Amino acid sequence: MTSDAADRLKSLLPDQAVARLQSLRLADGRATLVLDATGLSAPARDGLEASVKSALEGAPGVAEVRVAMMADKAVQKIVAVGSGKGGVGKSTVAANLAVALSRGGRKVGLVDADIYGPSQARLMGTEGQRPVAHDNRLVPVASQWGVPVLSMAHLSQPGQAIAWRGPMASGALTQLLEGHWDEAEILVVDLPPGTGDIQLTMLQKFKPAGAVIVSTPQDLALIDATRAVELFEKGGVPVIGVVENMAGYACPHCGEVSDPFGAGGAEAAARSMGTDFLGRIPLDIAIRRESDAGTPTAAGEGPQARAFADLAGKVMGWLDAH
Ligand SMILES: Nc1ncnc2c1ncn2[C@@H]1O[C@H](COP(=O)(O)OP(=O)(O)OP(=O)(O)O)[C@@H](O)[C@H]1O
Repeated sequence: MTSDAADRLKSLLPDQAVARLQSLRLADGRATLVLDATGLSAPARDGLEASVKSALEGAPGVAEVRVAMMADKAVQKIVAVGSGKGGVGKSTVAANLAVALSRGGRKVGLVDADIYGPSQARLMGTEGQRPVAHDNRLVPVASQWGVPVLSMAHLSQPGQAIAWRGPMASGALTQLLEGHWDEAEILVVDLPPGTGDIQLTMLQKFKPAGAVIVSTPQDLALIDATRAVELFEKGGVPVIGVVENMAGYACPHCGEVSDPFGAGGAEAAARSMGTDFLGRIPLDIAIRRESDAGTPTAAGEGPQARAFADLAGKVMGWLDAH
């Protein structure tokens, strides 16, 4: 196509289309336009397309008009899942949050940054699978639950202890986070417990959109959770809220939840820290059994799956608003 022909067609377009024009080709009577649709609602896109078609259809030399809208490239949001201390169920919550977000219609990836004690391969039922590298970047391992995952457990031999030193650990974290995650709108990152090197690398290098802090109801765990909240806030990462895990005991026979450690501690602690309370997940033997079997509770039905769905709903609401 001569530039004259292009200019002639361009001069027929409405201003709004010219402003968004990426390319315009005319070949064999077919005009093909690519437009940048960033920020447009679906009706606005339809309106733009219709205005381009009506402007060019019937123009000399044009038998057909094709309009392609460039998909908006969604900004990927990282949700870090942290805890002040180990063993509070942070990995369990991270896996189930990822699955519940995916059931909520989001494209989700899961990174196991707990490189000292990786457990996501087991939780997601992807043990024994090895990620391949493409262009020097790791390709996430697909799981049955619609959430691809990358964990150091996929790269090391089962049972092999990994004695990472600081810089190596940060390098490993970087490899996992710089995998092929282009498809994921939300990347859930399961951090190691506490406030060490990995957490700092995560804050400085990958800037999570927000953090979810997992705590058990006991006072000591809540004091540690307060430290985790402070770490994120000092690092400029907003805390989405606190999840209380192993909150009360769900009777395996009748499902009734009782509160051997009292109730409401985490909610009160979250309030005193000025953060939101995201809900309670009871101590339920089924959660433990399903986690060990690699079938996340959030992928099933029942009250605990609904508890994870509620958590995911709050996280989605927060992400959409921020
Ligand atoms: N709500 C729950 N009900 C029953 N068991 C649970 C619950 N949450 C976690 N668990 C179990 O508690 C154990 C510790 O959970 P998990 O590994 O998720 O904790 P963590 O905080 O990630 O620990 P770590 O510090 O080792 O990374 C696991 O055996 C898990 O199955």
